[in-house]
Amino acid sequence: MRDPQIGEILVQPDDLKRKVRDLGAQISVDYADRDLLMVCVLKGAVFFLADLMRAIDIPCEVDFMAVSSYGSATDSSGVVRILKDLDRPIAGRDVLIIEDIVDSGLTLQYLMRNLGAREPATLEVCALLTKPERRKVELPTRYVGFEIPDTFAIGYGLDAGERFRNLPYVAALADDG
Ligand SMILES: O=P(O)(O)OC[C@H]1O[C@H](OP(=O)(O)OP(=O)(O)O)[C@H](O)[C@@H]1O
Ligand code: HPA
Ligand SMILES: [Mg+2]
Repeated sequence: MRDPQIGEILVQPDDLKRKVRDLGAQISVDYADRDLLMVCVLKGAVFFLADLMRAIDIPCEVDFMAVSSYGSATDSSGVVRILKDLDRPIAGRDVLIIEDIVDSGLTLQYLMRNLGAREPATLEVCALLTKPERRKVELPTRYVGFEIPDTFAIGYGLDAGERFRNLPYVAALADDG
């Protein structure tokens, strides 16, 4: 039986696969002859990154950064903390931030400022999901997979209290609202 906390499915596995393939193809064209470094924002974006990287057919590297603003809550605390920084400098590199979701935009705002100060050659964002109705700050997001409604989402990396990251689809958290 399906966990009662798993609500309506928002994005099916086949649609995730198709979108990841298309994004990978587009990034491969846009970053041909560049120095692509993907910065994956732990933990949620790991699942998206792992699939996306395998859909990219140009040389690329990855580094990881862990930030947290949600903890076990379903509302952003508004205070973003670095839990793990990048291993290597990014000056002069073509940095693409990989996010699972842009919700309030506060995490991304912090990352753009923090990474921008390290003088990369370019700094862009690829987010699988966006929740425009909840946005507190607007940020340029070059690649976006899907718009989802104003509901707390779980699955394909997204957690509620660290659970549900392993779902192969994106769903609404049933108890929300
Ligand atoms: O646009 P915002 O309102 O800032 O929300 C988006 C951020 O929140 C989530 O991370 P979280 O802090 O839950 O960490 P996690 O990826 O480890 O779950 C998500 O993965 C994004 O990084
Ligand atoms: O809808 C969401 N689900 C899981 N994590 C999140 N972090 C920001 N928004 C969300
Ligand atoms: Mg989370």
